[in-house]
Amino acid sequence: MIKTDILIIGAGPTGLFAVFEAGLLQLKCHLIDALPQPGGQCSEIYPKKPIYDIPGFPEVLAGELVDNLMEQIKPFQPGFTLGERAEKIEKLEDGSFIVTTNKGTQHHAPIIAIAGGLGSFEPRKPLLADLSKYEDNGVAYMIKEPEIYRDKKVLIAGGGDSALDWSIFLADIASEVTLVHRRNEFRGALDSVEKVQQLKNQGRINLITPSEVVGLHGDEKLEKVSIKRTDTSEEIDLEVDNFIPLFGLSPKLGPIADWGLEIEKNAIKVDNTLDYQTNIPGIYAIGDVNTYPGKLKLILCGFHEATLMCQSAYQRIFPDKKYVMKYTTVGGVTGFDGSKKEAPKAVIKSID
Ligand SMILES: Cc1cc2nc3c(=O)[nH]c(=O)nc-3n(C[C@H](O)[C@H](O)[C@H](O)COP(=O)(O)OP(=O)(O)OC[C@H]3O[C@@H](n4cnc5c(N)ncnc54)[C@H](O)[C@@H]3O)c2cc1C
Repeated sequence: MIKTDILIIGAGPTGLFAVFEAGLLQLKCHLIDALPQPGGQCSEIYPKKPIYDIPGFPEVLAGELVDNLMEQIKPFQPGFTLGERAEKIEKLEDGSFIVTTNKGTQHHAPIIAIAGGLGSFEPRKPLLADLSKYEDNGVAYMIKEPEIYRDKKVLIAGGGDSALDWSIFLADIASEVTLVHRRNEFRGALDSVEKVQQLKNQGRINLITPSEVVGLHGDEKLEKVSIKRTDTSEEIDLEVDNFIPLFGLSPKLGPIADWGLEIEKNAIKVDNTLDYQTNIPGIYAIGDVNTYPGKLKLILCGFHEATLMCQSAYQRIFPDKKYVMKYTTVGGVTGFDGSKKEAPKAVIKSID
């Protein structure tokens, strides 16, 4: 069981910045994210797009902003459960919560901060009979640990950046990489399309277009796929160890929608006059996932909400301590492992 002060569901920019604000108050955080990497929409949808409305940054690439946030929170040593979706919540008698992921990892905390953005990104799956039989037995929808494909025969399907970039990457470690796309044209960056073409010419990527995977075969695990040309309907079988359809991810509020929270237009209603708490005391919702009158879905607004949420969480955890936060400075903090770190901290004027 992972124990923490604030359990943050969603490691997008809002969830990451909440770690910083909580750290200033010496509260420990652990983040859960369904995606294999932190950064939410910034990492998953538009890492190379410049952002112009982050105070103090005339221009910053979304991916760089995430890198900077990760650097900023490093001294506070947050824990991460990545590639797992927060699925169930249970409220204990003392008012604390246990959150269990789809992989069964349990987390215990007095405060839950839902920073789930547009929701957990669910992979778009191909419509193939027996697909679920091979999930985790050769079929995967995202690449979490590329090393497991070393010396394997890998088939990637898709026409976007993920399919192109992973084909290029795996060409270096897999024994065979096949890229199948239903059209001859790709939607990804020109640079990546050209690189795939080069690797095809060198015999390092087997490019099959316009085609799609129409059948999966194998007793216990995936052994072979059937591929059909979309123009001539001609079919071939190909021996593979792994099939990775990369057809994009669609966001869904998902299991959080069943946690008894007040939902309005696919977002969680919060009290913005106070602290972004939901209708369940101890559960906050911050960033794109929440709604209140005048809500704006911007990174800047998520940062503000995270800040006020942490102040309120501190009061819930330490109801007898009264304080006024003044500004940040640099000082030593004790890491979760007990080590002393140089880190920013809040100058707090205690009034108790
Ligand atoms: C193309 C594009 C351009 C944009 N440009 C700008 C811009 O220039 N400036 C700006 O301010 N904003 C911009 N935005 C909006 C900005 O990206 C969002 O406001 C911001 O990402 C919200 O951050 P967040 O952390 O609240 O949510 P997200 O970034 O959506 O992150 C939420 C995370 O929660 C995870 N999650 C959700 N549910 C679960 C669950 N049950 N279990 C585990 N994990 C879960 C998701 O996997 C995700 O990683 C843009 C958005 C897009 C799509």
